[in-house]
Amino acid sequence: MRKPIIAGNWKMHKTINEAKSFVEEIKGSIKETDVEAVICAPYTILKDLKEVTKGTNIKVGAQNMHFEENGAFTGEISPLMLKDLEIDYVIIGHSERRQYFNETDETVNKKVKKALEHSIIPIMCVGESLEEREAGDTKSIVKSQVEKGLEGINHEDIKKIVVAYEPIWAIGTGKTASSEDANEVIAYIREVIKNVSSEDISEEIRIQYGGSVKPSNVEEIMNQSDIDGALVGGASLEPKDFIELVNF
Ligand SMILES: O=C[C@H](O)COP(=O)(O)O
Repeated sequence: MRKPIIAGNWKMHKTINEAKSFVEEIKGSIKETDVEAVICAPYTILKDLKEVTKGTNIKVGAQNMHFEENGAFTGEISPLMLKDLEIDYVIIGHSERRQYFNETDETVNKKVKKALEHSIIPIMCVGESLEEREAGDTKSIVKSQVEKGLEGINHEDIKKIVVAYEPIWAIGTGKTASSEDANEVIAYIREVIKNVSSEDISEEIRIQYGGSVKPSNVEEIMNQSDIDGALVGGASLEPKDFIELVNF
């Protein structure tokens, strides 16, 4: 049985005080369920978020990290630094990082390996652009991203990873892939994972959908057979919405 995981990606939003009041507001309202709730926040907030979420079932994630442990990489944050703060998750290869910060499948692969080495769970993002979808290339794009992202990772480690399928055209646009469409691509991703590892691992690994998920559509999305969670941008910024998402 795969444990559902609802992760908020705050992107470049919120100050420390805003993050603290957010947690204050949601903490009593997250049901004690089997759903894992995660907030992926900017680096500057992580330490405080860890403190204010202590004793709750809310986990904390970063939105990126470098694949080296230290070195001359001005402006970067290493896995050791995230480990210092006992960060649970890290988003790797979000489409915004691929698009604006030259993230490639190769750097994604290095980062996923490094996160696993330091026991930080990577949320590895894949997904096609609108042009790629319209050209009928969705499956070949996600296949290649998944295969390259997982290259050289042993099977036992693969099952710890969370994969997030985020069609780029659905991010922040209000357009959601239909839940059936999203489920079909996610079932296909499971098939790709089976081919690079084993059937058991592909059944165990958790795969999220991301792209304009909100309280009004989360239940339908989560009811799909192969979708185990959601990676939520905009709607994760409002305490009321976040509570509804996690208590779907
Ligand atoms: O990481 C989250 C995704 O980019 C989705 O963002 P969104 O929910 O604002 O569409």
